[in-house]
Amino acid sequence: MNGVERICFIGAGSMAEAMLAGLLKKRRIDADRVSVFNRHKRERLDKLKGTYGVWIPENRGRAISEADTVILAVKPKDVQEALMQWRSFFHKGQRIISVAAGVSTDSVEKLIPAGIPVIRAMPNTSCTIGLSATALCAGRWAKPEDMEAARYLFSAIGSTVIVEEEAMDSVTALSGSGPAYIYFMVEALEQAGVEAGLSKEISRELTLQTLLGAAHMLMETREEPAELRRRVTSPGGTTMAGLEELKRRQFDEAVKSAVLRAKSRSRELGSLLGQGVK
Ligand SMILES: NC(=O)C1=CN([C@@H]2O[C@H](COP(=O)(O)OP(=O)(O)OC[C@H]3O[C@@H](n4cnc5c(N)ncnc54)[C@H](OP(=O)(O)O)[C@@H]3O)[C@@H](O)[C@H]2O)C=CC1
Ligand SMILES: O=C(O)[C@@H]1CCC=N1
Repeated sequence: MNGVERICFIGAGSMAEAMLAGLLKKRRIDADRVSVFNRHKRERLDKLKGTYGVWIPENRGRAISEADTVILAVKPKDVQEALMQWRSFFHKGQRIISVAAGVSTDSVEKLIPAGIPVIRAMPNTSCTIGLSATALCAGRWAKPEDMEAARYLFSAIGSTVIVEEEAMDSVTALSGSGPAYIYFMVEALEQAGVEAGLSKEISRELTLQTLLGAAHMLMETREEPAELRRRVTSPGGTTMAGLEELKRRQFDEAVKSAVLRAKSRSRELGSLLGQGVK
């Protein structure tokens, strides 16, 4: 018994779709047991219903109260409004999983009736294909079985780790936002290949396979990235020349700054909750 029989998504954006696509693909739940709604965009709901067969409830309050697991997938700035709007339908027999960046379990708990288990989760969009890296942390009312239920769901769509809440802003900056950093790197590599004289198609194919191969090397050998890098880098060779250029332009510093800035933005998003600031 995993305790997940009915899921209600509040929010129908890219994260909700990525999660429900992954959960349905892995058959963790049947589509007719998943309800999804948003604020305004009816055509978006029709599209999700057409693609996945999920239930678009007419009575949203009922969909919330009938769910054992409510996934809050609205933007951080909309969390307060959404919780105030739907709070009367929440009850202690269910759990709320919030994926909102920067929003603490404490902030969520303060906006809903006392005693309802809250879990904060930070997946990433790779959950669409079952390859998210998700971190979970428990709010004050979340029991071990609630964490088990959350793990049951998120383990279907990638790997899971349980962390203390104070780590969640760092997690958000690293693995929540992380796919975008990698895609940016891929864009840059692809473009560089074109500027070096390759066709766009060949450049993309070589870039993607290089990324895939490097990721598998890291995962399968579990060797240090620095050691794997060393093996590519022949003394006086091409890689050394390329890496010197990346170092000269402080590539590692740029990556560090990106993660630290994203972390502080996660904190800002949490602290702006309820202040009407976007
Ligand atoms: N995108 C990502 O990679 C990741 C995102 N997250 C988090 O996931 C959350 C959602 O992000 P994302 O999917 O990108 O955002 P989107 O803007 O794509 O989706 C937000 C959804 O919330 C709905 N919504 C807003 N207010 C309400 C309300 N009061 N009641 C019901 N639905 C409401 C919107 O409806 P409508 O369109 O009708 O206004 C929309 O469907 C964010 O908090 C983000 O921090 C976490 C990890 C990764
Ligand atoms: O950019 C954002 O705020 C969200 C959270 C992590 C990934 N996307």
